[in-house]
Amino acid sequence: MLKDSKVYLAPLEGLADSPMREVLCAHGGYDLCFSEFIRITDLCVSEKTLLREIPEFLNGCRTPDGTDLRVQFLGDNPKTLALSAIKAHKLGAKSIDINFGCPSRFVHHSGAMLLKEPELMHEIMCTVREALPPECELSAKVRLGFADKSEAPEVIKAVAVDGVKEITVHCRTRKDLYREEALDWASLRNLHDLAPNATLIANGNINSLEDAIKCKDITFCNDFMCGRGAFAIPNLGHVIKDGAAPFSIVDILKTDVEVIEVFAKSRPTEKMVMDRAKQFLGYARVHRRELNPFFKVFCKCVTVNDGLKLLHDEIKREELNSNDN
Ligand SMILES: Cc1cc2nc3c(=O)[nH]c(=O)nc-3n(C[C@H](O)[C@H](O)[C@H](O)COP(=O)(O)O)c2cc1C
Repeated sequence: MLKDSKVYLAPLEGLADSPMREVLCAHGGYDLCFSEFIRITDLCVSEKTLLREIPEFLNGCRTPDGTDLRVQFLGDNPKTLALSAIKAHKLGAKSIDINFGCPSRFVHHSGAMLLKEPELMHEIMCTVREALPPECELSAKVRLGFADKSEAPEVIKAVAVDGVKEITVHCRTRKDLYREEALDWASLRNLHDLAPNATLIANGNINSLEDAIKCKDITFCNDFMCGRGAFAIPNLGHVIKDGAAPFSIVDILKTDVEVIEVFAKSRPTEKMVMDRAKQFLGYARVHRRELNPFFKVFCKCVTVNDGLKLLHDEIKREELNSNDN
C-alpha cells in the first residue's frame, strides 16, 4: 500500500457532478475531488452558476463526507478566468484548477486546444496566480502535448509559474484522446525538474494498487489522480493508500442503490435518476466484466422502484452465491 501518497478523484464532466461526488467520495477515501470543468467565456462566471454547479460551496467547499473540493475552470481569457477564480475563492474555494486537458470537439479555443499555445497557457496561469490571494492554491491539469509527447517539457514549463502548487499530467496527448495503447507514464518521469516548486500528479489508467505502485516506479510521482476506475472500485483511494480490498460486486451494487437514492433527491424525473444509475454501472462494468449480464437487464428498467428491486434481488443472489462458495 502507498500510505504516504495522495489520491485525487478526477474531474469528470457529465459523470462526477455533485450527487455523484457525494457517493464516490463517501467510499473513496480521496484526499481531494474536483468540480466538473466550468466554462469561462469573456464574462466572469456568475455566483448563480457557481452555486448551481458546486453546491459544496454551502458546505465549506467540501462534499457531505468532508472531502475537499477544488474548483476547475476552462477558458482562454486570462482576465475573466482570474475574476472567476476570485469569485470562487470568495465563495469558499480553497484551490482553483485550470483545465488544459479537455479534448472535446465542443471545446474550441480552450482545454487541450491550448496545449498548442504555451504562451497563452503561461499568461493564464500568471494572471490567475497574481489575482488570487496567496492562501488560495492554484493548479493545472495538462496532457503530455497536443500532437506529440515531445511537447511535454514546454507544456510543463508553461504552467509551472511561481506559486503554482500542483500540475496533474494525464499521460496522453490531445491527439491520443483516450486510446488505451497511447498511455505513456514514462514520459512524465523526466518532467519533475522543470517544475521544481510544484508537485506533479500522475493521471491515466490508475485503477488498482498494483497500477499505482507501477505508476510510481515509472513516473517518480508519489500522488495520483483516478477517474473512470473510481466507478469499478468505489473505494479506490482506500485500496491504494490503505491496502483495502477492492469493493466486491455486492458492494458495487449497493453503491448503485446509493446513486439512485442520492439522485432521487434532486432529479425531477425517474428517467434522469435511472440514467445515472445505469451510467454508474456502465463505467463499473468496464473493469468488472462480471457485471455485464446484470447490466443488460438493468438497462431495460425505467422506474426507480424497478431499478431498486432489480438491484436488491441481485445483491441477495450474489450474497447467497458467495455464502455457497
Ligand atoms: C467522461 C469524462 C469527462 C471528463 N471531464 C473532465 C473535466 O471536466 N476536466 C478535466 O480536467 N478532465 C476531464 N476528464 C479527464 C479525466 O479527468 C482524466 O484525466 C481521464 O479520464 C484519465 O484518467 P482515468 O484513466 O483515471 O480515467 C474527463 C474524462 C472523461 C472520460
